[in-house]
Amino acid sequence: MYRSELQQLAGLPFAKGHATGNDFVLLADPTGALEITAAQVESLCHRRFGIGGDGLIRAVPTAQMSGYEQQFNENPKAYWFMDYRNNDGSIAEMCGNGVRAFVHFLLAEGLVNLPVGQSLQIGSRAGVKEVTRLTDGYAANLGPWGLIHEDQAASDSVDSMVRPSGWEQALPALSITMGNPHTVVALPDQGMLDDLNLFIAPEVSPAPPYGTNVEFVVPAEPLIEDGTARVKMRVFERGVGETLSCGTGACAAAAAMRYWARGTALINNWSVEVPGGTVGVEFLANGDAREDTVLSGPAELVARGIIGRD
Ligand SMILES: N[C@H](CCC[C@H](N)C(=O)O)C(=O)O
Repeated sequence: MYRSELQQLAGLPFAKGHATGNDFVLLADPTGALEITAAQVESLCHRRFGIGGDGLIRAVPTAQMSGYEQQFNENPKAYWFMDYRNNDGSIAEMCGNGVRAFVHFLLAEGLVNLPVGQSLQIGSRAGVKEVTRLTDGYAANLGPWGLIHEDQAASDSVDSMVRPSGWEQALPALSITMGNPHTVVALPDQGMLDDLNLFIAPEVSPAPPYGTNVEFVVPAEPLIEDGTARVKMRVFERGVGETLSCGTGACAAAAAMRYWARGTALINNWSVEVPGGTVGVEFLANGDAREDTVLSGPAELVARGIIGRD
């Protein structure tokens, strides 16, 4: 494995980029001709035998994205589609860091023109997202967060238990959707967060039918600064393992902390510190109960190359 998959893609240009250390192999597919298999993704993203990445992102016209053409018919501004894959080759509905790196890639490739302060729409498996170019990064409106088990809305707002590797005790968690599934555990202090062994997947019960990304979050000191709530997070990503950052995970962690504190004055601006940097999460009250969630932070390309040069 690996070598033959890479040879199948020989000659294909790629870029390598990241957003707060969540890194991706990025491919432009302007005619929608590329059929990237799970094995090819795994080979490209392999940290030793391939280029390396937490995931692979293919830029393809939404009109050519099989099964999602309707998204373009309904939103003709969403010309480009972010085809996101985890590094094990599995598909994820959304990638918050990825969509920011994706727009940066489209700009760098000259595939879009996006002056600072302007926004563009991107097709994705979780629907059309709007990304705004900032002076120092991008803000992606990922749409509304939601409780995966709506029946938990009124009760103790715990719907699963998470047992980190090496722990006897399981911890209460809340399942949040950002288009992709997340399970959030609040820990009391930084020491417990630092000591977590995330080389091995935490056990989640009941086992989520489509897997889940597990976030562990603690309040920063002080929790509130200039009207912004500050938390620190580590994540074990579905289909990847521990990553340095997870954008949808940061949104889910902030949403869970905000939900647990729902009896007090709701904070709309959050800062989430992850091992790879810090991202902003803002909740936009859009009139109904499910506020949109805007993820902001840097994104950059670090290299370009050609696959499979023997
Ligand atoms: N790193 C991504 C999330 C990928 C989620 C993926 N691991 C899944 O299976 O949902 C982010 O920045 O949102």
